[in-house]
Amino acid sequence: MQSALIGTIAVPGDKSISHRSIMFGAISNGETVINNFLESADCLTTMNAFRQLGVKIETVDNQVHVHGKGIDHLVAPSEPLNMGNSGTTTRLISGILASRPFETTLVGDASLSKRPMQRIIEPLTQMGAHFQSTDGHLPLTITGGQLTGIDYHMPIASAQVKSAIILAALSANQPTTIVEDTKSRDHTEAMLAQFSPQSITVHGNQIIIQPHHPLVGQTINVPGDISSAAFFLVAAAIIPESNITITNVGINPTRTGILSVLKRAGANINLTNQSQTGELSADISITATPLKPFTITAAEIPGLVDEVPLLALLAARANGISRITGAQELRLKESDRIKAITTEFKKLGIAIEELPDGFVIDGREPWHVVDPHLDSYHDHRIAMTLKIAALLVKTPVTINDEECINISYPTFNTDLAKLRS
Ligand SMILES: O=C(O)C1=C[C@@H](OP(=O)(O)O)[C@@H](O)[C@H](O)C1
Ligand SMILES: C=C(OP(=O)(O)O)C(=O)O
Repeated sequence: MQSALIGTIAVPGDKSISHRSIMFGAISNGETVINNFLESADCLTTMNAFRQLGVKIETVDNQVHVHGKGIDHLVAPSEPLNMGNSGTTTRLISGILASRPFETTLVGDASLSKRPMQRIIEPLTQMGAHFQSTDGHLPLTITGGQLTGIDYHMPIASAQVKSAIILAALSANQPTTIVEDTKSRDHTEAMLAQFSPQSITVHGNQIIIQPHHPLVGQTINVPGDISSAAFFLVAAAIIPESNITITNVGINPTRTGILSVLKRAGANINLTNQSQTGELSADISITATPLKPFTITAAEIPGLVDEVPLLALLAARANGISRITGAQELRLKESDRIKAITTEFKKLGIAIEELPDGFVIDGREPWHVVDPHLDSYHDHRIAMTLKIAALLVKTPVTINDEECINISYPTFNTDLAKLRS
């Protein structure tokens, strides 16, 4: 059984903001300098794709320099662009390619090739782009065209779909309006407002994009990724006597659902040193306390979508029955995360019941290892959640393909080791 987690660490840069900083840099005029860029497999996929589209991008002294010449200077790639495992790269780059006067084919790994792309094909086709795909899946061939602005009511809460439309809308012949029922992460809107304030207005859940204003290169300071910090926040909440601080974590309000749930569960959390050198960030401290059960429903899911596996783990240590619903999008991520968590938690003897859109978990049941061979499903967030869960069992367990952690958090194991007393 793990002893308490103690100490202070910084987690690497935010994945969503790192992807977007390369993309905005690539379609702007002038140099964009990125501090604290996340060098994980997914963000390197974005960097390589824009190099293949003719953009000069170099890393000098830990800073990434993107030499943008404007969207019109992107060139047709000489071979298909490999999107690897990255849904964010695939969906956002499609928005940029939708207006380019050439053909591009996007390919990806086995997991990405199963993920739905119809959600971007549909609005981008409405705007005037042409797509060829097998049943809405990769490989996807995009032929860009002259785009028209649209009024789009988002049928699902998805920052990736919203961002694809925003990026396409910058090259349309008239303004585009997007309305969301539930607000998803708004890093694209924030970054566009920095690169080109005239291009965007936001009123609550309505976004209006005005096309053809210039985008000018910027300096981007990427805060630590709250979705990476979340692994240690939950670990410290559930491992008795833990007391940790994670510095410089991004606390954009569209991403902090995890903090609200931790507080509801009775965790002792404090935010200090708030700063805004880019997006809002803070140091987050947490100490272990007895935990109460909690409920999460659909409206809260977009603000914590990548943290749901971890919140299932939190529930498995809370003193009662917790319910998470409205999370059906999790079945469409790198793996079916609802099935993956249910199956693997049962191997640890956790009292978890699978729902079509979430779980019911009784944290009062003692855990007992039924099967020590855990499966990551090649999904980074499942692998890291299971690594944290494994800290709480005495029997040694194995997790297959732990290396998939490199997709979002290559230094996860060294950061965890720093907190182990
Ligand atoms: O826009 C983004 O950077 C992301 C949006 C979310 O996906 P959806 O847009 O599919 O909800 C999230 O799960 C993903 O990890 C990153
Ligand atoms: C879903 C995720 O990423 P993406 O959609 O970019 O593959 C994730 O990081 O959990």
